[in-house]
Amino acid sequence: MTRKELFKNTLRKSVHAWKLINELPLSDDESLMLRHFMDQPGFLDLHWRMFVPAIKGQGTEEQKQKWLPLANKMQIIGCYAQTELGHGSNVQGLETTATFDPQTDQFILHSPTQTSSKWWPGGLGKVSTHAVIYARLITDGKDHGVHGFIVQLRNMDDHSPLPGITIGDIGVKFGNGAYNSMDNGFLMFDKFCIPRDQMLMRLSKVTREGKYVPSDVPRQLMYGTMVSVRQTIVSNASIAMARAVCIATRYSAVRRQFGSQNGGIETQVIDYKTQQNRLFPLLASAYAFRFVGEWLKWLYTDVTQRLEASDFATLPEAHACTAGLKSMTTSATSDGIEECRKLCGGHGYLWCSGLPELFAVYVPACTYEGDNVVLQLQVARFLMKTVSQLGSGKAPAGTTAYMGRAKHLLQCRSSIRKAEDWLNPAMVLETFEARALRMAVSCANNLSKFENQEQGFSELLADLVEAAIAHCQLIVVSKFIVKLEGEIKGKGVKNQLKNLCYIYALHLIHKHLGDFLSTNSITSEQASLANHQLRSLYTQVRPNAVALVDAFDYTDHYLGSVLGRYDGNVYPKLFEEALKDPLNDTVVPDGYHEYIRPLIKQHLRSARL
Ligand SMILES: CCCCC/C=C\C/C=C\C/C=C\CCC(=O)SCCNC(=O)CCNC(=O)[C@H](O)C(C)(C)COP(=O)(O)OP(=O)(O)OC[C@H]1O[C@@H](n2cnc3c(N)ncnc32)[C@H](O)[C@@H]1OP(=O)(O)O
Ligand SMILES: Cc1cc2nc3c(=O)[nH]c(=O)nc-3n(C[C@H](O)[C@H](O)[C@H](O)COP(=O)(O)OP(=O)(O)OC[C@H]3O[C@@H](n4cnc5c(N)ncnc54)[C@H](O)[C@@H]3O)c2cc1C
Repeated sequence: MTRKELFKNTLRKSVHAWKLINELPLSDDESLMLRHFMDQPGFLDLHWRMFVPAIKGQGTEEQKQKWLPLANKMQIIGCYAQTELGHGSNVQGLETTATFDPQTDQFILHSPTQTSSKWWPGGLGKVSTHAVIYARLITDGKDHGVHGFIVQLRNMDDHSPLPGITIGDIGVKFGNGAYNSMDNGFLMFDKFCIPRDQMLMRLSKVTREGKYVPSDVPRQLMYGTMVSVRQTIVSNASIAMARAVCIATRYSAVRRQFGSQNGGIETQVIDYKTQQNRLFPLLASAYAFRFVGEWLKWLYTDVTQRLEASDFATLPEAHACTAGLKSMTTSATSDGIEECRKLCGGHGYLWCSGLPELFAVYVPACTYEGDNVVLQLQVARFLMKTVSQLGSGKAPAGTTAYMGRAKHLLQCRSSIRKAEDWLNPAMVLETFEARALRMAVSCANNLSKFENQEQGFSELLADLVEAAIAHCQLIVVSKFIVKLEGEIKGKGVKNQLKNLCYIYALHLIHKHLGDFLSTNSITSEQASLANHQLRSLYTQVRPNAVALVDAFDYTDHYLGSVLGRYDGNVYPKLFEEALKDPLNDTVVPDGYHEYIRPLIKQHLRSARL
């Protein structure tokens, strides 16, 4: 499809989905499933996942009563317009202004520079009638920092932009279809006025007289919508990883290369240990991210309930966990999808393998909702704070509780003696805890050598990110282990999940061996025992690998991959797909008479001479 066709088709699908949600009707969970199967980014994502939650989280009761019924019936369509051309990560650096005019009781929204143009918001370019706009609040000449405002953008009769608003789509993005179904947009305000009551005023207010009244709740609650979306992105990482792994696993069982004895059949590529060493850790990651996603959902629900009761104690941890796990799982999934493409050899590069499109549509997850490095630095700040409070009498809680055992973890030596010891959950956990703590403490020690903490922090950024990743990997491993300790339905399933859990953990040790050795969390002998155990786990997973991806229950239609077909009938279908290509509509291609013929005829003439 052309961009225009793709966009229009996505509108058609979105509106049909909305019709089904209402007619059937579907529950909230079922509606999310419908989005999952629609399988295309579109304006509904931003409306439901960001616009509505931003009003719910930052609006007063009156504002919610006014705007939510309209949004819930989709009588208005909204988006989340925070990022600008000049600033995305640095939210405090946004330039759009919202200046209160006491004369008219209005805010005047203005884009003072080119870099202050809103740039990127999904659904903004062509669809949204409204947006939650983030702008610097100015009253009486004083800048109070960034706040949220509900702003109507387009005329409700003919969809034209309101006077004072310049709006459009930012252009084609990475990939062929992929994220191009979405109208990511730009927006400029030219002294555009909105009534005072359209500032989202749950967190702070501006009175009729123009007085700014901050509330006593943390200003970070303004970032709550991002926390909520980051949490869902972790579960989505599992879905995308599982999809790529399903394709690569099924195809690896179909594909044969080398190893034929006496004219017999060749070896299935899935039987090569190199293939297993690349594929099975990704299979394990798909399960691991699913379980940590379930846990994160619980954590998010818990913190939301606490916030409602004005208990803000767990907010920093919820922020660190959502930011860190969003970052870690999306980076691993993007890399994993690309690895799955390579695992499928040349055919993985064909569009009909389903992998190029999956990669193109998935990879912006490393950037949206917070650049992955920027987010790990938030985790690092949280860790440094926690380390600095060790010994103060305040026991670390939640995911940093292990730091409370700092004395032991800083000096303990791993008691792994034989390969099977690597199947002991306590030993594995302690190894990850020791590595994470030692890396965090080492960063804290290095930081303390700087007179200026901020300067030290910027000097040590790379180490800090690695310490943050180590902490996040510990969380994923520990939540997988907790899952195994709980009730798991299905005969034999627990053993399979155990294998995957240890593959996940031991492969991380292998991949980050430098961390584990340099922190003395394990010795090189213990590392080679881990590798030995890993190979044995691969052998155990091998007979069940296809069943473990079939368990994701993806239909062929959803997978959209000739290589990942359930029936394994790959080769005839590759031909079928190739013959569908418009280039094969004619035997002699368009352009032959224009370019090829004159070229070769000229060559023949000169050859005769
Ligand atoms: C199958 C279906 C698939 C569907 C897809 C699923 C979902 C997708 C749906 C929608 C997504 C699509 C598009 C994405 C939309 C977007 O991208 S919206 C824009 C997102 N933008 C960002 O994420 C920007 C990233 N930047 C930030 O978050 C912050 O600016 C920052 C980097 C965190 C820094 O903020 P700043 O105010 O400067 O904070 P500072 O570093 O000074 O910290 C102050 C304290 O505040 C704490 N903190 C920061 N953020 C939060 C938070 N979110 N919650 C709680 N607390 C927070 C921070 O830790 C500091 O605490 P101290 O105790 O003072 O240290
Ligand atoms: C597909 C897509 C959809 C989007 N949808 C929306 C939307 O609906 N609404 C919305 O408001 N926004 C949206 N965005 C914008 C998105 O949230 C931002 O692009 C994102 O937060 C990253 O910000 P940035 O572009 O400013 O990156 P930058 O911050 O400019 O990053 C550039 C580089 O600088 C590095 N960097 C930046 N700061 C630091 C630092 N402090 N320390 C070390 N390194 C640093 C980063 O790691 C990165 O490598 C979307 C983006 C994409 C790609």
